Amino acid sequence: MSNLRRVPIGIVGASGYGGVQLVRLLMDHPAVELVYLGGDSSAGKQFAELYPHLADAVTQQIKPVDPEVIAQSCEIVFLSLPNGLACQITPQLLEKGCKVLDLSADYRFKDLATYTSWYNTQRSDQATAQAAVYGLPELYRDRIAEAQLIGCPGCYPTASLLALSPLLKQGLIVPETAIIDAKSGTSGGGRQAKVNLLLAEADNSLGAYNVARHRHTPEIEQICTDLAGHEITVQFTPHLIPMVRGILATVYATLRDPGLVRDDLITIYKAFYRNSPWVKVCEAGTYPQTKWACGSNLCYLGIEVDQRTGRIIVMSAIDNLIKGQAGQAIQCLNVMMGWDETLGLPKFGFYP
Ligand SMILES: NC(=O)C1=CN([C@@H]2O[C@H](COP(=O)(O)OP(=O)(O)OC[C@H]3O[C@@H](n4cnc5c(N)ncnc54)[C@H](OP(=O)(O)O)[C@@H]3O)[C@@H](O)[C@H]2O)C=CC1
Ligand SMILES: CC(=O)N[C@@H](CCC(=O)OP(=O)(O)O)C(=O)O
Repeated sequence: MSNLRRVPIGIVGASGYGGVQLVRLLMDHPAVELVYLGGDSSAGKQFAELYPHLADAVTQQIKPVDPEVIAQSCEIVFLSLPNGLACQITPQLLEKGCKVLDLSADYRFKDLATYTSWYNTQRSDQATAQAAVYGLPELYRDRIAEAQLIGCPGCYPTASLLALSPLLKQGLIVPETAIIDAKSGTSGGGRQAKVNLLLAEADNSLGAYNVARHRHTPEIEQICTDLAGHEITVQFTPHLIPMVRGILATVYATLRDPGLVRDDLITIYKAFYRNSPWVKVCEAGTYPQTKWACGSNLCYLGIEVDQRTGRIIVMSAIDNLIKGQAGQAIQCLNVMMGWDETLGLPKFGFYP
């Protein structure tokens, strides 16, 4: 690995939560070199002014965003920006020959009409959106390997889809019975100040939000539909939980075959993910906790069957900032470049 040429990469939105995770992980990645960090209100500041604990490793200044300048020095560009901004610079970056990995929702949807109705923005770059590949390597590894543009999944869709995929792909559930009950830590809302994410608001409290209208619903449905081969709708309810990092998605669905027991399903899940180093299927009776995943790129899946109701219950735990965001984007980079899928990514969580 030490003989690998270091590929020059840039991160736009380096000052945000996704950006700093990308910096932290990529500064130790053996095959890349960080050559450009970009931002908006932070432009002109030293990156280390914002994140002093990384000062020994990162000496760059954050620059204003200019696709011409970025393309002159970078072969790969990560975009970690609020929704609606990546689509303004991606076509230019692609034209200049860069590969682009977008962490926002801009390139997750094949059908721009779905994006514009859920994200309240007008766009006309349908051709670019069509060419993008959904960045969930466990499902689309081959397409990612060939892509120039990746639309990395949202954090809730990552946890939810990894739980649902084996069931939908193999027709094991009645699809319309699927219910996703998910909880996220506050870092899911990004670094910008928001009242509901203040400690005094979020602490000692647990509540649902955007019920029956969260924008991750159509994203989850798009991929479920692709897996099942026919239109799927799901019920998705997100909750904000008083912790900083992590998502636990608990998925319920009615099994088509009431004779299936927990051990059968664990065997099916293990076979489905046998070539996926970042998914860990728990042994019978073990249910995942977000603290296992925090700091790591792993998704832990726990599986149970309630013989009484005929439902499968799948619990999926990830770190929203790693497997749910920056780590997954790096996993996609590794696949795109033909590198080992685990390169530069953390295996173990940091708690306890
Ligand atoms: N947080 C999470 O768990 C997840 C987030 N995502 C998605 O990833 C993306 C980034 O999220 P996150 O890191 O949380 O967001 P943050 O709010 O933490 O960071 C946003 C970044 O975008 C930069 N930025 C904002 N406006 C502009 C602009 N006009 N031009 C250039 N840069 C700009 C900010 O720069 P500056 O500070 O200099 O103003 C900052 O670096 C979002 O689309 C989010 O939805 C995806 C999965 C999980
Ligand atoms: C706790 C919290 O606020 N979470 C965010 C999810 C962040 C994310 O992954 O969303 P996108 O990448 O699709 O923007 C939310 O519910 O909007």
